[in-house]
Amino acid sequence: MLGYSIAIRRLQCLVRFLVGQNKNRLHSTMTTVPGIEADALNVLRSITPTLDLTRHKGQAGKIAVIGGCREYTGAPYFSAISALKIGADLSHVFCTKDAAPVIKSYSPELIVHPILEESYSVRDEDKRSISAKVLAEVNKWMERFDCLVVGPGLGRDPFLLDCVSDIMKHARHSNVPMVIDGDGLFLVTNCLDLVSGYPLAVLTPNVYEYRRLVEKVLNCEVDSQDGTEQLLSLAKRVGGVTILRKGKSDLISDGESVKSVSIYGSPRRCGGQGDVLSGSVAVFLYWARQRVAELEPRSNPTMLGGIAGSILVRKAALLAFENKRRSTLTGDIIECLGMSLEDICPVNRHR
Ligand SMILES: NC(=O)C1=CN([C@@H]2O[C@H](COP(=O)(O)OP(=O)(O)OC[C@H]3O[C@@H](n4cnc5c(N)ncnc54)[C@H](O)[C@@H]3O)[C@@H](O)[C@H]2O)[C@@H](O)CC1
Ligand SMILES: Nc1ncnc2c1ncn2[C@@H]1O[C@H](COP(=O)(O)OP(=O)(O)OP(=O)(O)O)[C@@H](O)[C@H]1O
Ligand SMILES: [Mg+2]
Repeated sequence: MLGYSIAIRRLQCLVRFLVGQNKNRLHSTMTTVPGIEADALNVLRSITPTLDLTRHKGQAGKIAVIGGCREYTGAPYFSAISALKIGADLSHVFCTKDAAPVIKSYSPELIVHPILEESYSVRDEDKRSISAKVLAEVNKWMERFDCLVVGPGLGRDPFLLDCVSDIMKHARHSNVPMVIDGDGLFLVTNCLDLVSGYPLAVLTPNVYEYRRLVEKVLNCEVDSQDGTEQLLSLAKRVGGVTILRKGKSDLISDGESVKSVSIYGSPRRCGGQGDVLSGSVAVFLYWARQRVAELEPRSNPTMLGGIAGSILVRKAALLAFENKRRSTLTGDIIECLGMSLEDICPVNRHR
């Protein structure tokens, strides 16, 4: 009886797998944007490092997420754990004191620094010294990081955002790449100088964040007809930062070119998927920077990182959806990151 039910379950799995394969094919042929569709699978393969026994801890990437406050503890966790699941060696989170024990309790894999402060816990006369202390704490680590992710679950407290502005200025001074998402985009939209002209910045706006950026920078409404031209102008106007506009197709531009990633994807729009993307882009951006000198033709590593992060998260979302359907949640997508990467780029067999 037991053997019979195991056989039935295996058969069901096989059928689901075959249907899934077929759907993957459908997704990859039906929805591509002609002309600007990125060769995303090959981009991902070309920048993903091989695994071998000569490498030591840290070489595959050290990522830091600046985010996590009283309201939001899920977002920084999703971003930081995604970086690890893709292949980074170390993932840090710099968050408020309230958020830290919660984030630590989700995972022992993350290194959590409870250093940020919100206005409610700081007296006016202490603000200057506390912000200097926050900056000093992050700076102790700054040189070690290969990429920062600024914004997942950061909140919008004015004192906290002032401290984060200082952190961003120092990251920029140290040439540390930054992926900016969520409340980080709220900060940057109100203070464009933080990223303007910094080629190592990647902004990852969703539909509302993109609208706010367009209104602020281009002083007009989002062009629903020719999205690519407008994205190109936006990235150019912000001084050549890379912008990954999330949507039915992801569009990525550094002001010089626009690429789209349309294949894969899932119809579930549960919260947190953008956080997964931010952690993923951070890792791929670092990997792209390491490989870029060997690649022909030479490409902008922030574009390559955006394209690779986009396709991987879309594939993981599709895989999770095939299994969980309407109940698909962000945690399910994170569980599919490793398998999706292995499907596209099997360990040590991709070059
Ligand atoms: N589990 C978690 O802790 C999560 C926290 N998140 C964090 O939550 C913070 C806020 O990000 P959100 O994306 O939720 O931002 P918002 O609070 O701006 O948007 C929340 C939702 O409100 C609606 N909305 C926003 N602007 C609108 C407009 N102009 N017109 C109509 N509807 C509008 C949209 O449905 C939007 O998805 C960020 O720090 C983000 O990282 C999210 O990443 C989701 C998951
Ligand atoms: N209509 C869509 N069809 C397919 N995939 C989509 C669609 N919209 C967004 N995505 C994908 O979902 C992921 C997250 O994008 P989304 O716009 O949901 O981010 P977000 O709103 O910032 O999420 P979060 O809840 O984490 O803040 C991206 O990888 C993007 O490619
Ligand atoms: Mg978001």
